[in-house]
Amino acid sequence: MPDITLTTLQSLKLKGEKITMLTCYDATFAQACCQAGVEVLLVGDSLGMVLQGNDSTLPVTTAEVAYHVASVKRGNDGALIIADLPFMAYATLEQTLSNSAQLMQAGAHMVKLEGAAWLAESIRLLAERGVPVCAHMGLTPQSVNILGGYKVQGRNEAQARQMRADAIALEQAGAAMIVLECVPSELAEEITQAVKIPVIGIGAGSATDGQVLVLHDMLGLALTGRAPKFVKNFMAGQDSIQAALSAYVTEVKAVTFPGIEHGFSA
Ligand SMILES: Nc1nc(=O)c2c([nH]1)NC[C@@H]1CN(c3ccc(C(=O)N[C@@H](CCC(=O)O)C(=O)O)cc3)CN21
Ligand SMILES: CC(C)C(=O)C(=O)O
Ligand SMILES: [Mg+2]
Repeated sequence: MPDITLTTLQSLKLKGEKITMLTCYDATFAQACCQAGVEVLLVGDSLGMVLQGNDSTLPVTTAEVAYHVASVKRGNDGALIIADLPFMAYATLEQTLSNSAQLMQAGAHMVKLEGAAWLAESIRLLAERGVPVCAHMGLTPQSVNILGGYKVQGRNEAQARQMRADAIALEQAGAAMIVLECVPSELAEEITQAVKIPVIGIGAGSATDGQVLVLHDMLGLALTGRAPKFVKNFMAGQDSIQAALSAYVTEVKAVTFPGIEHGFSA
């Protein structure tokens, strides 16, 4: 696979071809994802839940994310690697810069941080210093204690208007990508059309420029009883993990995943 860059993803958005992204935490799965044609590997702080067994992403440290980035990098074959800045790792501008440096030097091509318009200064600072930034909006799991649970965001018009304005503000600040988590499909479509940068959705309907899922979820592995509504088990009907990963790529590219049943309405 030729190296995927932000330019590649930008041209996929322009062409209307969907972008495929999965979380990934180690070299073996990085190799398997690349073989299936997954374009973006996210070393997510969801590792705190699916690898460490915590009940939120809050205990994860930058050093832990960096360890997994280095592992993914060794198995990578051309995918763009994004690393999550964990909880409180971008609370101040100094922390933002030093923790982003740690992740980029471990092998990430881009960092992701959760928030809204307040991130503008951090994003501008990082972009000026050569660090591409993905802004994670909507349901931001690091704020679960403020949000009162993992709930759909942007369901009323005031919230929706704010989210549209925030997305445009972050694009103007220099964000190169947006992840939209658990927002009504109509709102996700509006935001996708309002910005020129790629918008990747999870629980955000099929109109975004691409999709992301947690690897363990799409392989049908669930620690807790009920998986979120937006998860599809791609192991169903497949006889190998490699086939499940390929099915995910095929369905995202064909826009047969996500279906209406995987999305939320206002
Ligand atoms: N394994 C895993 N998968 C994920 O998608 C994920 C993580 N971990 N850890 C970090 C966050 C937490 N996430 C979650 C967890 C639960 C729901 C959930 O149950 N949502 C309800 C929506 C309820 C509503 O209508 O407001 C759902 O029915 O899906 C959503 C996102 C997404 N992220
Ligand atoms: C669910 C995705 C977007 C994420 O941030 C993670 O896996 O940590
Ligand atoms: Mg995350």
